[in-house]
Amino acid sequence: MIEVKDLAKHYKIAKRDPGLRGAVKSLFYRKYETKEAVKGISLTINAGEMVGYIGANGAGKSTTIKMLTGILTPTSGEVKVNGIVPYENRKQNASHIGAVFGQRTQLFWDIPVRESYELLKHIYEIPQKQYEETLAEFVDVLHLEPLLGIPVRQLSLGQKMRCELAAAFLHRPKVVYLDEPTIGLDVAVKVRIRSFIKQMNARYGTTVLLTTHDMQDIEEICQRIIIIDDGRVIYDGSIQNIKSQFGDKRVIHFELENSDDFALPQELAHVAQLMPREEEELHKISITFSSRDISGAELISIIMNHYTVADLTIADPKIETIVEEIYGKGMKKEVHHEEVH
Ligand SMILES: Nc1ncnc2c1ncn2[C@@H]1O[C@H](COP(=O)(O)OP(=O)(O)OP(=O)(O)O)[C@@H](O)[C@H]1O
Repeated sequence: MIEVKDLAKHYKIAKRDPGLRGAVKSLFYRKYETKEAVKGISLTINAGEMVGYIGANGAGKSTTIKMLTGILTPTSGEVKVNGIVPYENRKQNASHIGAVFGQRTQLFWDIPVRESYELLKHIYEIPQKQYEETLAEFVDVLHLEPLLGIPVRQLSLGQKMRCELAAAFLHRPKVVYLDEPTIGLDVAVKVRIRSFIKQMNARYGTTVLLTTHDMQDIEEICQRIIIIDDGRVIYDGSIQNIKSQFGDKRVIHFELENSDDFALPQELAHVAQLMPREEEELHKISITFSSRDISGAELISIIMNHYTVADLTIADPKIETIVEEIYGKGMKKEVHHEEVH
């Protein structure tokens, strides 16, 4: 469905010397600098997959998505979406893709939402019956009824995003690109949006490429994630795999009885770390360790040999922690691939 090979995008940025002199100088001749935003990305996404495309700020996510949607022309490499080269056949490409770009709207600002949908119906030449059925379904799942008569500019962020999503899926596109669809929304709206996306995928087999900084979105929607860093793919595989590959960090929280002066026992000195404690709750301690170095059971037994433990909880590794670690660590130069098909 989506085939990308050695894709690169270099931006040419005009450079100017500082001050008035620089401004005047730049009128006569310009210096340019090249920013390599995407440095040779290859990936294949099959029909019906829901893939999380993640990376730190500035990693090159939006630039990739802009090339997939045909907004930007690559500097080099190949892109094919449903057999079409997006930037060469923008119109044809548009008929089978949908997109939501975080803060931007594709709805018409000053007219009621329902009329925006009517316009999209004409633009995409959606048959009347299909349009009515699809809209009725979306109104139901996304609770749009009270919003249909209101102009977009009067909607709250969450209301607007629900309307945006409906617009992106209205013509039953084969592929939908979602760039930060839940940014700034409250939990209830996030839940509704996630469930809508999953429903669309189950019902119409829509392929979804999702960019988000919200790892909960990823865990709930995607089976596969692609992590990019500095314009390159550094991981492509299942969430399960990343957890087992990198998620060996564990945390155990202990509540000690009558003990405010905890010190990490000697046996644990090289395999575990004590996390900073709250001044007023010194009896509550959290210890992090890697399951490669020591098992949770061993660690607990060592602590219990030295202290009286009133309570303990073992925390699961969170995908947030793992991904943060991957962004932050020197993993950047390594490529971790896993076969998922
Ligand atoms: N139009 C542009 N001209 C010049 N440089 C750009 C342009 N757009 C993006 N860049 C640069 O390219 C790099 C990648 O940007 P991009 O927007 O693709 O990142 P991103 O992964 O989507 O980040 P974020 O999570 O912040 O949205 C950044 O260093 C950015 O400053």
